[in-house]
Amino acid sequence: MGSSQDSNLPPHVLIFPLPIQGHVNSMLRLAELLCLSDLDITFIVSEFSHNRLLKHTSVALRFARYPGFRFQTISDGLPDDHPRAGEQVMDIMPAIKNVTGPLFKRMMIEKNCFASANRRPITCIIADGVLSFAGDFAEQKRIPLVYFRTVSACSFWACFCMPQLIEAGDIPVKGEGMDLPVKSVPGMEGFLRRRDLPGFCRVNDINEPKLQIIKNETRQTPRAQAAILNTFEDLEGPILAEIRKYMPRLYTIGPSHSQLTARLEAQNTKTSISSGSFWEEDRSCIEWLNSQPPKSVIYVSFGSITVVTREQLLEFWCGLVNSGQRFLWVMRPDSLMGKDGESQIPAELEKGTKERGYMVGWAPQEEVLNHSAIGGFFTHSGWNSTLESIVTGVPMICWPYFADQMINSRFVSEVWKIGLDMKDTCDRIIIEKMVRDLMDVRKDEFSQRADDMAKLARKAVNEGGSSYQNLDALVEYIKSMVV
Ligand SMILES: O=c1ccn([C@@H]2O[C@H](COP(=O)(O)OP(=O)(O)O[C@H]3O[C@H](CO)[C@@H](O)[C@H](O)[C@H]3O)[C@@H](O)[C@H]2O)c(=O)[nH]1
Ligand SMILES: C[C@H]1CC[C@@H]2C(C(=O)O)=CO[C@@H](O)[C@@H]21
Repeated sequence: MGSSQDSNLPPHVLIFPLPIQGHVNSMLRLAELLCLSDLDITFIVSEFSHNRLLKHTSVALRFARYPGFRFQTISDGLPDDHPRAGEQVMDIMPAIKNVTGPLFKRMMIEKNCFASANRRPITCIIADGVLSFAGDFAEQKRIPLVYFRTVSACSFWACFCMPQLIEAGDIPVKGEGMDLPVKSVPGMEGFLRRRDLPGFCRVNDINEPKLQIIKNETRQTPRAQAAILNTFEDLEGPILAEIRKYMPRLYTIGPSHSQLTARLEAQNTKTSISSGSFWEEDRSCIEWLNSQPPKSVIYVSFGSITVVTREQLLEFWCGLVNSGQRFLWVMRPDSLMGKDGESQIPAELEKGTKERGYMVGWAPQEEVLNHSAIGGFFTHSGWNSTLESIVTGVPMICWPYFADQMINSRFVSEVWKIGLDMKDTCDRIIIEKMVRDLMDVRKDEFSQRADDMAKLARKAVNEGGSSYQNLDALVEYIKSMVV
């Protein structure tokens, strides 16, 4: 057995995501990609998230083939029965700073930065870009620091420009003026409106915590030695060029799920999709899809945080049924606000759903989007969902709920032109029309552009592509930082 001083031991990377679904599965993929390069990984995750992963995925089996991988759990600072959904998800930000931050510091000191007989002490911290306390610790202990912000480059960049947005009076975003053009985010002057700014800008007062927290977390990113984004050059090139003026060492490695699949296939490793789901995947929907015609089904899913009111649910339902299109709808068990006072579901909705629809509580989404029966995606524009849709060439209708989703949906509709943006409305007539447009009337134009973008995404993650090369360069950089 070697000693932790053994110069033959690989670098030891600590990966620390914000412990919510969209961040954990994104950073688990990064962890697996680094494991493929034989780096040692300690992955810190909240007890809550770890329990969900163990319960609903084969994560233990997935990582058992990488002897250098370890999980380390920590509290996320929230009580077990906290919903961690809807707007309340923002509670995790102060909780993690005030509770998890000090616990993390103590844990690192007590465990000698996870050194053991055959593992170096941590040689590099890759922290979620919104966990500045991990950056504080890295600086104090002189451990190299890399930030991974799991959202789009466009959202990161808009958040980075928050001081200029405040200065220009574009924030606070409220009431009238939502359609005014925004000129203070370089690279987005031609198409950005106030309503497209990340949801954190929707405050009454610039001192509101959600705005201040995101502004401060984002502005401290350049203190890291490097940054990682789950995007690709052909998708967000002009915005990446703006970011690189502040953070020249910026590695774009996305779409990371697709890069992971490509690398596992290249190694001839048997790949089932690497799920990081916090809910039980209902695979019966794949059987249902198997019996539907090609590109005939619109997949409807709003991710892991969105909650809807009963009125909104009814609007979606009526719009979908009245569109006459087939649909597969994910309705998470915790996604309906205020379950009391069950209202009667109109009989024609039940009938339309039985004829053309299928509902599940949680789907194997990557597999669903890859299915030949899927022709469109009605999405909340979470960044993982957006990338998963792009890779499979599936056009989108965007109904953003909060955060980065507001700007992602604008890029989908106005920049990449691979879908429609339905932000800030929830009306059955609009839903019906947009579903018909996407799936039928304007199907060919959206499909063509989505196919073109899918080709670029796949090129990026395959050997020789920009994201493929950037991941290799990141691994080399991590190796070069070992002292
Ligand atoms: O039935 C489902 C629904 C979703 N997913 C997966 O869950 C993930 C959802 O991620 P994302 O689309 O990014 O949405 P959120 O869960 O809402 O993610 C949070 O984290 C993202 C990454 O930072 C942000 O972009 C979002 O705005 C934020 O809400 C994706 O990988 C999906 O494939 C499933 O496997 N089955
Ligand atoms: C709960 C939110 C706080 C920050 C995260 C985020 C980001 O910009 O990094 C966007 O939405 C959510 O994923 C997170």
